[in-house]
Amino acid sequence: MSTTIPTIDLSLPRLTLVELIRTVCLTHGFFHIISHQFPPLLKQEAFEYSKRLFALSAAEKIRFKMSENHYPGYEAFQSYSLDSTNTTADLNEGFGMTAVCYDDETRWPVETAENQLIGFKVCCQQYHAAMEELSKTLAGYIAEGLGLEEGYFEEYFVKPMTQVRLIHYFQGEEADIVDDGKPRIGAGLHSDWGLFTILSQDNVGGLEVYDLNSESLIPVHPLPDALVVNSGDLLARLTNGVYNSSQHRVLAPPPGVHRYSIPFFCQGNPDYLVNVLPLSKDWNEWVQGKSKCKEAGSGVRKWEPITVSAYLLMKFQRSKQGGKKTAAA
Ligand SMILES: O=C(O)CCC(=O)C(=O)O
Ligand SMILES: [Fe+2]
Repeated sequence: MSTTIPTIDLSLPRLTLVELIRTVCLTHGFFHIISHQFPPLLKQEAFEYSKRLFALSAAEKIRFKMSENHYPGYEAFQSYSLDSTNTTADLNEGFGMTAVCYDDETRWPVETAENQLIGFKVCCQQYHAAMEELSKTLAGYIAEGLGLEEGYFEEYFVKPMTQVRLIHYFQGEEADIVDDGKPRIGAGLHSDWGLFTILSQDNVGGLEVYDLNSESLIPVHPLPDALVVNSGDLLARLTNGVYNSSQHRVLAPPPGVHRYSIPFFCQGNPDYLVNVLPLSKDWNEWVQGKSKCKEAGSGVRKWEPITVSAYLLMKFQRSKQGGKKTAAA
């Protein structure tokens, strides 16, 4: 039984990588990647800006609060719960942005020497662009693992709706912390909506993923220089549920400790039709007996085709009904 997620070295031979990635997609779809192309200094810089951004006073942060649930903008502490069954809101605050929001002058913090945010927006834009490049590389491995051409997802990446979110987890003001013996939740149990997510996390820990083999939550221990990748709902839909859309959550750090993370959500072209892929006979044979999904190879369709934008809108509306207000997961 695995006690944590696998680490996949992207410098391994391509065929090995493709095989490793597709195998992990059948169980929980979570893996670390190392030897990736993402610049380490850019990651470090983004975390430094994120700390300075969240260190601003509440009154300053509210000035660039997101409007009408549209990124870019600040999402206040405890403004939603990713698990609609939770009675308390998630213990985090965030700042979200989409691939198309950099021309928008509003809802970005004013960058001054005093708040040490000069260069913040440029850093976010570079981070976003570098993640988008990496996500195309990963999509190529995933496509090949499905028996398709490396460039199969090219259309998905035309004007994609990718998102980056800076997140700051903490328990809140000391006076507000109640110890009822229950785990404090930084982000409630959920799956992400896109093809997959690429996450940078600091060294605090708290991320957990539901593993289908052991039927339990397993920790995603921080690994320096690694990025965490997890499969999302659209990948599950494209494979008729054979690839798992990972359920995961974040435990809040202990009182007085602060955790920072930066997920990149690989949400594609709004008009891209999400339908069961033309999967080869070889692939269908390969999954037989390996997948936990009863529809695997049976030809029984689990979901009707839907465009990326319609799917995201549906999830967003449902999440609002359930009390979850973010477009992120
Ligand atoms: O912060 C993390 O480690 C994960 C965040 C997450 O799952 C999300 O925002 O969808
Ligand atoms: Fe998530």
